[in-house]
Amino acid sequence: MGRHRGAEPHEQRRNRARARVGTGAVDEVETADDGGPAGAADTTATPHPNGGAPGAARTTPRTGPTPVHTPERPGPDAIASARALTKVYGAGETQVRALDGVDVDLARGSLTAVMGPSGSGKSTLMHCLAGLDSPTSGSVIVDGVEISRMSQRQLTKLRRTRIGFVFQAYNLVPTLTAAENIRLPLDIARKPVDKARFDAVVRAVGLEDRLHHRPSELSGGQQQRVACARALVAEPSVVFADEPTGNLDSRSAAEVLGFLRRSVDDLGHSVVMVTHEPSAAAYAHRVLFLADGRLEAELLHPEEGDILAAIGELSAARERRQAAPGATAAAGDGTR
Ligand SMILES: Nc1ncnc2c1ncn2[C@@H]1O[C@H](COP(=O)(O)OP(=O)(O)OP(=O)(O)O)[C@@H](O)[C@H]1O
Repeated sequence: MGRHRGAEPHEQRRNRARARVGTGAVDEVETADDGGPAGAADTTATPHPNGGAPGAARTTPRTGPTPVHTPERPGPDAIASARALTKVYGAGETQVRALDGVDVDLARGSLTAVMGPSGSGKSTLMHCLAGLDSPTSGSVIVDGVEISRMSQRQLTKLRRTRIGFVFQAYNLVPTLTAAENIRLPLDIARKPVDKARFDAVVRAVGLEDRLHHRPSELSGGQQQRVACARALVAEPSVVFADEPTGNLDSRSAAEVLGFLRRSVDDLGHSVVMVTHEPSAAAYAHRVLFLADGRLEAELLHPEEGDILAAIGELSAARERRQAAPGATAAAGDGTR
């Protein structure tokens, strides 16, 4: 069990949390330490929904990476879209073109994974799509609303009301219980808690018997499931998850990824996840590959083996391009 925290009144704890959260973006919440586990993991690991269990024979032909074709205008099925999205950091010799004209539609009701070498622009893309960073040029549309020219105040409201976040560091408020952490975005937005909705999300993440525990009394996987429930309880238009399993062991990672996939398949959510792990990306309906700030290719419903093969193929093609006469230096460092 975790540390005893004394008898601080609930309202006082919650008010302190509100003060820390400030603008309401969940990423601004104080980070909890990853305390000791409180009992064994309590949900069953979900196998990769796209198939491909280790050692199992393949039942479908292997699919290779294909170019991404994006229509000129986003259609009604897109929950988030970018057109000619460009983000340049710095100036002069130190200038970095983190995104270099990205055109993409992310489908509503779908789990999309974004992969690519280190420095390829994954986090920048996610931050621009989520209204956490503003593009240098180009447009971003979230759930039908153009956000790229919004003021900071409008973006804060958008993040509070329409977007859910899950980060590698669980970012739970250590003084609040799991239930209080899950309700926090609603409390901050002064929205009532829909009990049926709250119960459904808690059931889906398998945290019914952990609701009164504080983060230090939960395992890393349980803490991340609290973070997932917190991201989903307010029914956001879209959830952005940045390396959500980066701190987790493989079993806890499978639980969190299984939940994210079920939140799409069973609860109808839209999730965009940045990951380095082919095993994590294999939970997605679609995997996008970025390189040097550009969208390189995609895979639909891939197994882990398809993703590994695609990474190899894309990286070999990149090396050939870079070795070709007249090739220019890449924006990313390409170390992964
Ligand atoms: N605030 C910043 N100032 C200057 N350069 C930045 C900034 N943020 C990102 N970059 C640069 O932009 C490029 C893309 O970075 P980004 O973090 O989006 O890549 P990534 O694919 O998410 O990398 P990783 O997998 O290592 O997290 C990199 O070259 C990075 O150094």
